[in-house]
Amino acid sequence: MQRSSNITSSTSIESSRIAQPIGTALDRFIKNNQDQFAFASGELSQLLRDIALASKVVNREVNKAGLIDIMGAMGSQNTAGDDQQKLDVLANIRFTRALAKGGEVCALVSEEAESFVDLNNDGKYVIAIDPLDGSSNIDVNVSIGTIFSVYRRKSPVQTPITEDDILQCGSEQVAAGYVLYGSSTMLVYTTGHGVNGFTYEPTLGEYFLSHPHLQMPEEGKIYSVNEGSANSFSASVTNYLQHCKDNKYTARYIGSLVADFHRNMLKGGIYIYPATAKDKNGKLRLMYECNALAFIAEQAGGLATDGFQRILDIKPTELHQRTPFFVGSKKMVEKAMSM
Ligand SMILES: O=P(O)(O)OC[C@H]1O[C@](O)(COP(=O)(O)O)[C@@H](O)[C@@H]1O
Ligand SMILES: [Mg+2]
Ligand SMILES: [Mg+2]
Repeated sequence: MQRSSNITSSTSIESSRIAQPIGTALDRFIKNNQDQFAFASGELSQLLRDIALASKVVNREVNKAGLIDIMGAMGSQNTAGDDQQKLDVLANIRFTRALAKGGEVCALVSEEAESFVDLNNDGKYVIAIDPLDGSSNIDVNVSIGTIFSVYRRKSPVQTPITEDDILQCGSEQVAAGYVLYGSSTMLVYTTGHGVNGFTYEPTLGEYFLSHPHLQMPEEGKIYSVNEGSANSFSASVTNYLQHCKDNKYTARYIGSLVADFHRNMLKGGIYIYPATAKDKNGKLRLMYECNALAFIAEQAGGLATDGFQRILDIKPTELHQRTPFFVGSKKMVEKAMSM
């Protein structure tokens, strides 16, 4: 990585116009901040509510995964060649159904579907989603998640979906977020006006504001990388990891991208999934894993690159394309870039 770290986050962070007290219900928060949406006609608000609703159903399944027959593999593979877990498929059905019923989404790009799915022809939004992130951790009761990106369609409603509607740069996201099914369940999202986190209260069946205006510490001491493939890391990634060890940073790797990202956002840290001999472009998918987390990272004061350029500037050419991913605290990503 010869290029110096001249990557900056170009978004001016304008936090939610109306400061909302901790404990504000998600519905009220969305309503009170609706005017910050570019097209404040309630559709994006409804879409966010539809995602929240589907996540509550998935959360219920996740919480009792050991008791009901949703553990284990489905016996099928997704486009990436990964063995689909039953919960991957179930989560995909739940989100697809909720977004189809909601009526706001015209097309859905999902990790679990080879091509995009047409939903509502008069929908104005396109969604890219990783319905269940961290599949290898489902059966071992470790935190898993859901990741989503929201784009505005380019073609007029009631006309066929075009490639331009689907293959949009991450910088064109109008909203992005993730759900973390962990010791508690959280929904974290941005609409370009800062990042807010909501914790799910299962007895009331509602999300409440628990982490307003999330800011990622500029510097941290945690690095997250699967060193199992370290033999095929580039010299610069290897040098950066040595820098982390020389400085006695803490290695933390859950193996669920959402969970590793969330921890690093709260505590300060860097997550790296570089190119390896096995995965020349890394493992993670640009459209439904990296773009959403890159938007959130930048909105929280962090950075996200592929080692050379800002993730949000990458123009996708394929639905399931992969990219190396360096995301986290600003100074740590800059350091990794400068190696
Ligand atoms: O096992 P590896 O190679 O470290 O990969 C772990 C990474 O793969 C993922 O599980 C990929 O996501 P999916 O589970 O949605 O396919 C990430 O959550 C995680 O960070
Ligand atoms: Mg994933
Ligand atoms: Mg997944």
